[in-house]
Amino acid sequence: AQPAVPFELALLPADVPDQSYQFVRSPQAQTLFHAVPGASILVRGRQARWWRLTALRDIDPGGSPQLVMSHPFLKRMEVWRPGDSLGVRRALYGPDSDLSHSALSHVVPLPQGLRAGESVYLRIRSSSNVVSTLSIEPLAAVYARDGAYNRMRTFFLTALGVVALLSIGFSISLRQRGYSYLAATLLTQVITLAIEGGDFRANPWLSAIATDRRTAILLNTAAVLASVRFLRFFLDLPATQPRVTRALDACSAVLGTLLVVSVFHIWPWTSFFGNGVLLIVIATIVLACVRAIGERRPEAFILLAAWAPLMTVLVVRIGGQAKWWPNYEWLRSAYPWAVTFGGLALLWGFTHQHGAILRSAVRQLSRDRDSARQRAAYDGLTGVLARPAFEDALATAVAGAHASGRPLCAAFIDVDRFKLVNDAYGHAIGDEVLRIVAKRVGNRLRADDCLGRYGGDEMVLLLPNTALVEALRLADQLRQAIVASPFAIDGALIDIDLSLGVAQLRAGEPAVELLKRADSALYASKRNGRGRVSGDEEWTQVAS
Ligand SMILES: Nc1nc2c(ncn2[C@@H]2O[C@H](COP(=O)(O)OP(=O)(O)OP(=O)(O)O)[C@@H](O)[C@H]2O)c(=O)[nH]1
Repeated sequence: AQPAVPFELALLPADVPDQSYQFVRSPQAQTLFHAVPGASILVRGRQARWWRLTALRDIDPGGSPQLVMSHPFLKRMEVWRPGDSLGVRRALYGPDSDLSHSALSHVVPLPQGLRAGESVYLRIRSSSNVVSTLSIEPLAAVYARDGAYNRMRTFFLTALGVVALLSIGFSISLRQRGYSYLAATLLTQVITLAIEGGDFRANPWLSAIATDRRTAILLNTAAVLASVRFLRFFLDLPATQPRVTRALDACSAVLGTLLVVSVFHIWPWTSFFGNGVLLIVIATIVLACVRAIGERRPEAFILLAAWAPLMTVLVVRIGGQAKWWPNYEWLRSAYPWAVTFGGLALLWGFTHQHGAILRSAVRQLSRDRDSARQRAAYDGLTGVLARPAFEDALATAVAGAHASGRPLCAAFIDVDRFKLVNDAYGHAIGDEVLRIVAKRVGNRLRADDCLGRYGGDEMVLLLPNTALVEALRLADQLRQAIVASPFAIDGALIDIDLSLGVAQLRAGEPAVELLKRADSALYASKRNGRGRVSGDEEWTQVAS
């Protein structure tokens, strides 16, 4: 059976003084190389190291074999074949950058393939502690993987960009600055992913920024600071968990100082120290979320679920850097997944939460609107229809009567000499008189009749399906109900009488005309001595 990895790796110790091609190739150097199991490369320290790759079987030149090194960010690779005058150099950024492949790996062609036992030498320099894997693959396989990788990156960057833009939108439209911290968190991640994805390599100025150690520290620190600010806002921590807030604020102050200092100087312990603070921040965030979940706050659950994968990846990465466990290779691909998952989960959470808030606000609004309508429709003093609502009812009744040809009458009702009641007993008693008139009249109406207050002591009555003669009779009954017994209010007995004016709708007549004629009839009642009902024709007057 063929070995899974068709080559054997060996590493030359770092303290070999001579780094020339001639030396590494010499029999003396060959004895110094020590075998390394598997195909993984981890370069510790910042010096370049020579690796020897020896084919265990013939690697056929057909299919254009390529030597591939994964995770190329911050790693320079030179591949030298004995016999060549110069090695082939690869780096993600800078003059050795190879633009014919994605930033997924460094790729060097092996045009003649390799014969069993033949060696190539790799000089690798790295300022990253992420493990790389070596493989030899046909060119087509390299391109296929590049394509898949680019599609995935497009998904990550688009998703994060969209969530960041939506967060900015939330921040502006809801006037809640907290969401802009989330946008800042996601944008720093987008920039980090773009840098690691080699997106800035075509521009020398951006390349310089991308490969500067300070950039990574600044971006990572800014992301942590922004996400802490977001958490503080999203869980309303200052109000709900003041001690946790103080702890997070202290961590933020330390990280902020580190961020500013890093612009000028980076000590070897800078990232170690920063990672320590980050671990405290993560522990505090988990604590804050768990406590808030205990208080049945769904937003805390959303936040914890969204950030759990990212926090796990960060802890594993920090542990790897601190050598608590190996620097797992899956970390690099897990990171963009975790960030994107976090962004999308929070977006879903917001939509869910704002949807719930929006739905309850809409329900409240429609309740308010209904009760406002209710209040506006009825007169506050008498409880009968207020004038606008009465006019609506009148318009409907007039249209209905015109359409059906059924009779419709309107009657104006006015309390006689009401001013004297007010003057003699006071305004409050006057109010009570109006209430009693409305009540006594209202009690005698039929289901379809409709009573409204038109203003002052004047009310108006709609009598559908009623012809004038019948309406006059009804109006007189109403008047009789008022005059039958004096109003007993606060120990006083007050005699009240009404004047009424009735009119019947004529064919095609608009509502205003009907009211005008009913009003003239009322005026006739007043003119003829009050305490009576008049129709809008002379002959329809009903004397008291
Ligand atoms: N208590 C009370 N008085 C009101 C209210 N609205 C109007 N008024 C009074 O009602 C009186 C209306 O008087 P008018 O209808 O002009 O005259 P009147 O005294 O009723 O005499 P006639 O209508 O000619 O029989 C005025 O004195 C108003 O101040 C109210 O809501 N409450």
